[in-house]
Amino acid sequence: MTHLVSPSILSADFGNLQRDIEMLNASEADWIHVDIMDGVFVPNISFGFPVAEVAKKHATKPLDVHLMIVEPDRYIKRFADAGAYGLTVQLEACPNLHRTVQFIKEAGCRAGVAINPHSPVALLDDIIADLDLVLVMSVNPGFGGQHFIENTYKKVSETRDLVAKRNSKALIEVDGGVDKSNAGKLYTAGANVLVAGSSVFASGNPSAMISTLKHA
Ligand SMILES: O=C(CO)[C@H](O)[C@H](O)COP(=O)(O)O
Repeated sequence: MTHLVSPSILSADFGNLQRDIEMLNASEADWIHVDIMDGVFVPNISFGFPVAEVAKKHATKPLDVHLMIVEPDRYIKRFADAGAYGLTVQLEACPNLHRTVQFIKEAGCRAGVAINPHSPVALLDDIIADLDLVLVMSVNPGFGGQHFIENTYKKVSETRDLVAKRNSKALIEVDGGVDKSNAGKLYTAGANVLVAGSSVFASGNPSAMISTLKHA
């Protein structure tokens, strides 16, 4: 089973973003997670095209870009041009999700769909075969440093079952409050990719924490 770690630069030091990205380049991180928040879909604003472009300039790892925004179709091409490897949209923000997923693929990116803590996994039934990634949110999106929601384990194993049932190739990613206390259990439940911000950047030794999460 693939175990990937995608550290979230939401918790990086923006006075030293290049240094933090170079640390991630040298670490066992597989991807670099970039959170885009619009202040409408979520009650916070973060990053934009310039930050994605700076991240791309310095990163040697693929950029795993999560769009917590309304009307993502309007910006898919620009984030693809800014260097996104994967683009993940929120199911709750996409009334025409199938079309949005096709737009992401046409833009040359891997297509992901995120579901909020209240959204049932069953809503992915008719789209999961088209996806490269499902992101199970383990906090309500909008902020780093929140507490992990325990119901996530059940949702991850339901997603694993749905992936198998629909013969999907989608990876299962978890984001929010991920740390060394829940990483192993998440992998056991079926997660392949862990996103972690606070637990990595506040650990005192981010590189070692990335290894701990990867081998949990
Ligand atoms: O963006 C988030 C929520 O919207 C995430 O929680 C963030 O990517 C990771 O932060 P942390 O590990 O501190 O929960």
